[in-house]
Amino acid sequence: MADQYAHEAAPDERPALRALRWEEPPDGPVVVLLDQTRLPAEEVELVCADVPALVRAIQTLAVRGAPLLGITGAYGVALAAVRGHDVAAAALLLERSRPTAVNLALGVRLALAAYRAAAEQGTEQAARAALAAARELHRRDARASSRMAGHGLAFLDELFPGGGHRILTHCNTGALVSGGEGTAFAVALAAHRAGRLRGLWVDETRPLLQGARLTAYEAARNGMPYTLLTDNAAGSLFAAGEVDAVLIGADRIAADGSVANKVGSYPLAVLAKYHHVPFVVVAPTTTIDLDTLDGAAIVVEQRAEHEVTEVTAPRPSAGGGGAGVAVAPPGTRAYNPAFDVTPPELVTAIVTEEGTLSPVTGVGVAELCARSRQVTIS
Ligand SMILES: CSC[C@@H](O)[C@@H](O)C(=O)COP(=O)(O)O
Repeated sequence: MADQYAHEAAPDERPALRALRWEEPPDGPVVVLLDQTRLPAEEVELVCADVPALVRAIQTLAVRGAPLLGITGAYGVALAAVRGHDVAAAALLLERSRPTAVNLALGVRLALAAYRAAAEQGTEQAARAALAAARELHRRDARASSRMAGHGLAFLDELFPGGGHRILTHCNTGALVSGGEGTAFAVALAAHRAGRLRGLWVDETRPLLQGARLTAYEAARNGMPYTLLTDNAAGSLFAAGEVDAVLIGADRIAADGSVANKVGSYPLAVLAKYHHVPFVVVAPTTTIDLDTLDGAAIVVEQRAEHEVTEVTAPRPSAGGGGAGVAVAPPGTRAYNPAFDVTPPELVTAIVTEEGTLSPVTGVGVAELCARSRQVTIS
C-alpha cells in the first residue's frame, strides 16, 4: 500500500495560490477571487464589483471554506461601503448567503461594526474603516494559519514521535480557504516540509469534489506525496491500517465541542474511533461559536439536488441544474446536506492558533477560548 503514495513531485515553481485580493482600479474597487469552480482545469480569476456578484460567488462555491468566507464577507461590506451602496442591506445579503460557516457572519459583522464605529467621521472614513477591518482579518487569518500548522505538527509528533505520518483528510482546507496556507492542510504541509509526511490520503469529497479538484491540486502544487480515494473507500483503508490520523477543518464548532464540517466528516470520525485512529480538527478560534450551544443547534446547509443527480466536475453548475451529466433517472430525489456534525466524543483534539484542545494536552475549551482575543465568553 505504501506504493500508493505515488504522486510526490518537486514543488511547483508558480507563485503561491492567492484565493482573494482587493484591488482599486480607476473604475472602482473590486474583490478578485480565484474561481474555485474552474480548478483544477485552470486558474481563472473572478472579478466582483458589487455584493450581488460576491453572493453568487459564495453560493456557487467559487469562493468557499470557513476562514475565507469570513474574509470575503468582510471585504464585501467594505466593497459596498467604498462604492457608496447600502451597507446594511449588503451585510444582510452576505451574512445570509450560506448558513453553516460561522466565520462568514463573523467577518461581515466585524467590518460592519468598524463601519458603524467610524460613521460620525463621514461615509468615506467609515468605508476606509470597514476596509481596514477586512484587511486586518485577512492578515490575522494568515498568521493563524501558520500558528495552527505549528501546533498541529507538534501534536502529531507528540502522538507519533517517530514521524512518518500517514494523514487522511477530507474536503479542502488549504490556501484556497484562507489568507495563509489553511487549516488541516497547513498541518500536513508543515509535516511534509519537515520531512515527516509519509503520505496524504485525499478523500474526493462528493458531490462537489473539493478533495479531488482542490486538495489534490494543492498537494500536487506543493510536491506532496498524496493519493486520491473515493469517500467510500475510506473504510477499507482504515481496516488495512494505512491511516495514522485524520485531519479535517471545521465550519462551526459549538460550545459543547460538536464540529460541523463538510458532509462525510462524521462517518470518518466513526471509522477513526472504531480503528483507534486520532480524529483531529484544525480550525481558527474564529470558528468556535459559543453562542451555538450544541451540535443540534447548528444549521446545516441543504444544497440543490442536481449536485447529486448530475456529475458536474470540474465546474459545478452555477445553480438551477442542467449543466452536468445526469447519473440518475430524471425526477430522482436527492439528499444533499453540505455538512454533517461530529459529536465531541469522537473528536480527539481541536488544534487552533492558540493551542491544542485535547485530553492529551490537558487544555479545556474554556481555557482555549480565554486565550483567544477573537472569541468572547458569555
Ligand atoms: C478550513 S476549511 C474548513 C471547512 O470550511 C471545510 O472543510 C469545508 O467544509 C468547506 O465546505 P465548502 O462547502 O467547500 O465551503
